[in-house]
Amino acid sequence: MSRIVTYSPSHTLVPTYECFNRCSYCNFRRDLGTDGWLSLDKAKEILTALQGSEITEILILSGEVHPLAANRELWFRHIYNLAELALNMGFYPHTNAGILTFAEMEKLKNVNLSMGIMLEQMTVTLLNTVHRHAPSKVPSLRLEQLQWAGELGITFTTGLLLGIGETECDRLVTLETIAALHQRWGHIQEVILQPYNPGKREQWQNNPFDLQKLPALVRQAREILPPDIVIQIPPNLVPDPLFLLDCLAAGARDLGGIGIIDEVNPDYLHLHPDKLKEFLAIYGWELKARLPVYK
Ligand SMILES: O=c1nc2n(C[C@H](O)[C@H](O)[C@H](O)CO)c3cc(O)ccc3cc-2c(=O)[nH]1
Ligand SMILES: C[C@H]1O[C@@H](n2cnc3c(N)ncnc32)[C@H](O)[C@@H]1O
Ligand code: MET
Ligand code: SF4
Repeated sequence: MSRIVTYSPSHTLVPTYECFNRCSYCNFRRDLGTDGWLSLDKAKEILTALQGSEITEILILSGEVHPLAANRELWFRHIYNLAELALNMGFYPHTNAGILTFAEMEKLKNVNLSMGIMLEQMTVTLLNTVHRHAPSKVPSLRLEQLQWAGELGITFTTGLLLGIGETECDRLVTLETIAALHQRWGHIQEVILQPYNPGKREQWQNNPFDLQKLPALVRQAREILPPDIVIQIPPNLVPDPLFLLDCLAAGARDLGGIGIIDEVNPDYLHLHPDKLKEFLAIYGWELKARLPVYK
């Protein structure tokens, strides 16, 4: 019998690429005032074209507006409206819009199946390097988001960004932090182990995370995280399929949202799920579609 690995057939809507943070590894962000917002009409057009396709999840992934900026409320309302539109058109929205207030999170919960934010890494040392100009990446703030999601009972995705200047020990601390949160609230459904990959637009232009290290990290994560948390690996960021197989052997069981374009890493294309399915089947893995919540 073959073992099962899942993915979510998804399409990403980007409310805005404009972001007040400047994470130096980011290929997604645009400067404030240079890009504008996705209109509801345009979103409706995109979603209409997706109706009847295999896509079930709409990932709403956004650049961020400063919490005290005059247009913060408009920005939030726009994200809410996009999620509500997707839901009303028969899709399952999953929003990751960075740091939200408790009240914003509580509202968004009504129009999302699940939500998420990457913890990235818990170490504060990154505030002097890649996160120097990214107030949203203060570890205690992100931790608080995960705590609020727990209090609100929101099914949640989080994860580690790997290879941004953290040590091996930092990675374990971040995993232990997630494990502790889940022990308290039981709301973390998946943890993404996301290898940093350089792209064309970013400032940083560093070396990619050493993929040789990924299977061992998956194994450590499997030991640290409670058994009901699924480990997710984005297959387009693991270009050598043999490493992907090693990650599955080490305990990863999900390949995340797969769509036409990975908005975060547009330079790294996804294989078509059918192709991925064929490849994995050769090695005894059955690739199965899932929804943004597993159950
Ligand atoms: O295609 C992507 N999906 C990303 N997803 C979506 C993920 O792959 C799954 O589709 C959802 O978590 C639903 O299970 C994220 C979700 C989060 O909550 C937080 C971060 C990410 C990051 C990515 C990403 O970089 N690319
Ligand atoms: C949405 C998530 O995408 C991740 N992210 C941002 N930039 C990159 C990159 N160059 N490579 C891989 N992941 C990245 C961060 O972890 C963010 O939280
Ligand atoms: N800005 C959000 C974050 O970093 C989500 C999109 S990142 C490309 O958490
Ligand atoms: S990673 Fe997210 S928070 Fe950082 S600059 Fe990019 S869009 Fe903004």
